[in-house]
Amino acid sequence: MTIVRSKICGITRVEDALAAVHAGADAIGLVFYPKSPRAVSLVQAQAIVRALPPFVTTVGLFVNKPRAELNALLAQIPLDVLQFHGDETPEDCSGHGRPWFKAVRVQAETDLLAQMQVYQEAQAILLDTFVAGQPGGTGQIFDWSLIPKHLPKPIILAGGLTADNVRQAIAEVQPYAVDVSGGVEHSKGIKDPEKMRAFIAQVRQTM
Ligand SMILES: O=C(O)c1ccccc1NCC(=O)[C@H](O)[C@H](O)COP(=O)(O)O
Repeated sequence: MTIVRSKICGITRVEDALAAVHAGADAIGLVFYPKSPRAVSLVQAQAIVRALPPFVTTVGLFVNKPRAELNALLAQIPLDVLQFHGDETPEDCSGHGRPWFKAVRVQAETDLLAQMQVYQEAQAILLDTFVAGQPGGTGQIFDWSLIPKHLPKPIILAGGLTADNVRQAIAEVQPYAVDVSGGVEHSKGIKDPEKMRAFIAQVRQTM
């Protein structure tokens, strides 16, 4: 039996974080990208992290944040993992004293094996949908057949997942984990407890 883990990204409110955990999320994502409709302030993020019970991984999401700003933020909030969604080099992602994921936005010409070589220090690679000008949170799926089998690193599958398509996605891609944002919202940045519950129930039915 393979367990597929779930991360709910773009949490902006304590009540949504607790509902995500209640639904069975393994990790929650906090978007520290000011241009996102799901961006959190440091104060919001601190309140969310403080409210969480044990054994829930907190992932901070960044898009090309200058190193000094990132380090200043990390000194004030105990995030477990960093997720880089911009044009960060492996050097930009490293040296923060935490494991990190690199998001790769997949399109036909993406050489995923080469990307895994470039980001070989990443704990996992998050595969998301390529939409020009949008670093993430697109709500769109991509062509999962572009993902080679037996990649050398754990894959976190993202991009347009919902309770209706996540089982098929898991069957086709066999990821380590799935990541969802828009598919469990009722408006941008506001999560829907029932959609989160339904999503994670579908993930668990694939076990
Ligand atoms: O959510 C955003 O607004 C966002 C902005 C910039 C970079 C990344 C962003 N979100 C990342 C995620 O929430 C997910 O990891 C992923 O993109 C899946 O989102 P969705 O397609 O909405 O499920």
